[in-house]
Amino acid sequence: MTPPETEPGSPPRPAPTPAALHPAQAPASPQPAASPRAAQALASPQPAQPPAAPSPAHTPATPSPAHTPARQGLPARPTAEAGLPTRPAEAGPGRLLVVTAVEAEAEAVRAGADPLTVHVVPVGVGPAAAAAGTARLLALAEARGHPYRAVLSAGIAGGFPGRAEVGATVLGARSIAADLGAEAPGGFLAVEELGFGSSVADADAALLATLASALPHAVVGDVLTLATVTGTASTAAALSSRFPAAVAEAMEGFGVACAARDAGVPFAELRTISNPVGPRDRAAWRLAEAFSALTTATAKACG
Ligand SMILES: O=C(O)c1cccc(C(=O)CC[C@H]2O[C@@H](n3cnc4c(=O)[nH]cnc43)[C@H](O)[C@@H]2O)c1
Repeated sequence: MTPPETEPGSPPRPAPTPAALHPAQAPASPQPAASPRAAQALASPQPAQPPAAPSPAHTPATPSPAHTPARQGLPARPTAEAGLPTRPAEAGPGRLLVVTAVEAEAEAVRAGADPLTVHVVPVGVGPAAAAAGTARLLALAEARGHPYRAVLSAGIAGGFPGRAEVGATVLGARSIAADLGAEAPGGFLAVEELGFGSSVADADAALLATLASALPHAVVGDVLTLATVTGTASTAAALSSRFPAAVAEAMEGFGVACAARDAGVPFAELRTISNPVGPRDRAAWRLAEAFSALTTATAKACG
């Protein structure tokens, strides 16, 4: 992740074409967002290695912090521990980590992904759960000597009508914390305007290029991260106006990106559209269609 080249609401950059994005045709000088690990991010991993000595998280007799009284009253940690390597085939170095919010999304990704090269873990809904869960997984993998080669925030999302329709696949050029800032009488002030850092996480350029090449029909644009699902026409219109390059909104991407940035791991976001961004109509969400598209997209990108 790099500092934003443009303001959060800047107009769309031209969508990269698959040919322009193919790694073999990438410019000799990578964009700043590209990292050394990115070129191999979706390539075949190195041979699997035996797992390191079991950690407390693997040893029921030694409770992990997740089981201490401090967590009483909190929801159960989704499956972060279940996501740790437990057998040699799962312990190979350099796998791709795919982080979802809920198990249903993880199942859809697993149905299309190669389990030897891709590790799929649901870490909870919202940017805080996403950041905490991803940071923990990345740190544990690095401590065991098997860091992930890249991390992908994946799942379903709301699509901005006219930009990404229900059933579409979306790749995030940037993941933007759209509600990180302050309300003011004159409108929303992003953290950039408050002098508190950045609300924008660029996708790793090489990783995005590889994904776009594998998914030529995907819509490439900004994906907003919000702690609250948009549920009125007025909020949808305000977001659409503030973020003309936004194609979708979800709840985790920016959190996953922050964890990836701190770990020095390439990041990207992949979403399939289950519903339009607009007045709340939960019954109209096309979950089956979005999960099916998620399986198809993962199979093409990392199957
Ligand atoms: O029914 C609800 O209002 C609701 C509230 C929070 C989460 C959900 C989920 O189904 C969790 C899955 C996941 O879906 C993403 N998502 C899907 N559509 C949208 C949207 O229009 N705006 C924001 N996020 C969306 C999000 O990443 C959730 O974690 C349901």
